[in-house]
Amino acid sequence: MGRTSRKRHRKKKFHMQKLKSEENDAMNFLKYWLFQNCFSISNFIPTNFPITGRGLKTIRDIKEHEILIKLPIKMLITTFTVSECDVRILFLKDQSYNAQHILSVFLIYEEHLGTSSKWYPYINSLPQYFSTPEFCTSKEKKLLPNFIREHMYYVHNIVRNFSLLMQSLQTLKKNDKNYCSHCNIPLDKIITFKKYKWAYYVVNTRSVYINEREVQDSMIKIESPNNLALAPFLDLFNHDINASVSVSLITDEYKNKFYQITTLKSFEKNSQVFINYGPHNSLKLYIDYGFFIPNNPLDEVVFNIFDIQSCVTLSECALKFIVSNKFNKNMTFTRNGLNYNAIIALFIASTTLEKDFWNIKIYGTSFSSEDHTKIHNLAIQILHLKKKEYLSYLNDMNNIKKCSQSFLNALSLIREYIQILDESLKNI
Ligand SMILES: C[S@@+](CC[C@H](N)C(=O)[O-])C[C@H]1O[C@@H](n2cnc3c(N)ncnc32)[C@H](O)[C@@H]1O
Repeated sequence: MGRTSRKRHRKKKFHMQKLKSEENDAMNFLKYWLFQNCFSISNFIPTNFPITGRGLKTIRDIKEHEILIKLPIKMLITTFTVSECDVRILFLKDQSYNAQHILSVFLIYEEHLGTSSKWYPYINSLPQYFSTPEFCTSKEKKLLPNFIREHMYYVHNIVRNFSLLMQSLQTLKKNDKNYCSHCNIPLDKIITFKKYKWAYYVVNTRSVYINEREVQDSMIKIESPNNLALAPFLDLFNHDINASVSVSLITDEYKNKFYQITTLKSFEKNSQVFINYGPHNSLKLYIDYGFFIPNNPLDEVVFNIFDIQSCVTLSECALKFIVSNKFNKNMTFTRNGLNYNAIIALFIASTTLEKDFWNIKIYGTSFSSEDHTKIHNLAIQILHLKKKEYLSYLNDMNNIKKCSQSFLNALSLIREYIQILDESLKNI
């Protein structure tokens, strides 16, 4: 190993940090509890890594196609687990619920049981804070660009889900059944919006996909797909776009079932082991998991028909052609320039050719250098417009002095989009 490489190695090691003692105790307790339940983790040490935060370090080389983890299925928390607990009274018989909601309510209830909960070692190991946009302060949320806010409310309607829960509580109250059988505290004191938000994002950021067939029937009416499960310890793996894994449910010779993850890539001793949460772009990663990875090849800056119309007057015929052929759906700037829909829409928007020639140009002969120049010029105008828009988001957002980690991530995401626009400009 050369001097520079040794230095780099030392630096890397220096940045990797042991967990704080409280967190470490929680992890040891979790490992001990899993061991008692027939699951031993000997290869991994939960560690604080720079950038990714807590993750799993391997204490030995891992070869490609090796099994990373084989968790007994009885250790997964599914809707069936919930239906067997006291908390099932919170689900009304004539109402159906989604799996994420059911698991969230379960977590709140079990968390309030403290050490009396069978799942305490797991719940005690969970993070208390998430950096998804929902965890921005209300002042910060108002400054988030619309494309983040709309996406966030569209995908995660936690206010609606929480109101369902309040309906159940009202019904229980009417029947004088709204007291916890464990501590006699009214359930509406235990289940607050703050707790619900925490539990919802535990499920959102940590649950694994499980085939619906594997979840046994329960007394609760559950909306399909019922395919979420919480997986203690296994949920400590962080995501990397270059990681590649295969997931399977296997049965051993004694008919015990396991949730197994196999890595298709190798890992060096003492490095962080990653899995892959799926082909997600940065916006999805930020909204669902509260982080993103720079230089994600799946990232693009979207523009719409109004952006085109801000730069050029579209004839009614051109507008109709673009919209009816759905070229306006998903027009983007990528790091390499324009995507296919964008090229076609900008061709239609900028050409002086008669309509009869459009299809021949698009599907037949290639564009002439004059066509390219027109597409290019219009693209640059739209790109500058988008850059101005993103810079103005940054400008407004920079007014917040002391901000949450979640808001800081939103700021970095916008900077990332500006970088994509700059790279795109070089390649259009
Ligand atoms: C399934 S958990 C992984 C374990 C988690 N880091 C912990 O401390 O418990 C998913 C969460 O880990 C974090 N995470 C995962 N991969 C990451 C990455 N590559 N960079 C930054 N944070 C990451 C995000 O907060 C995400 O919501």
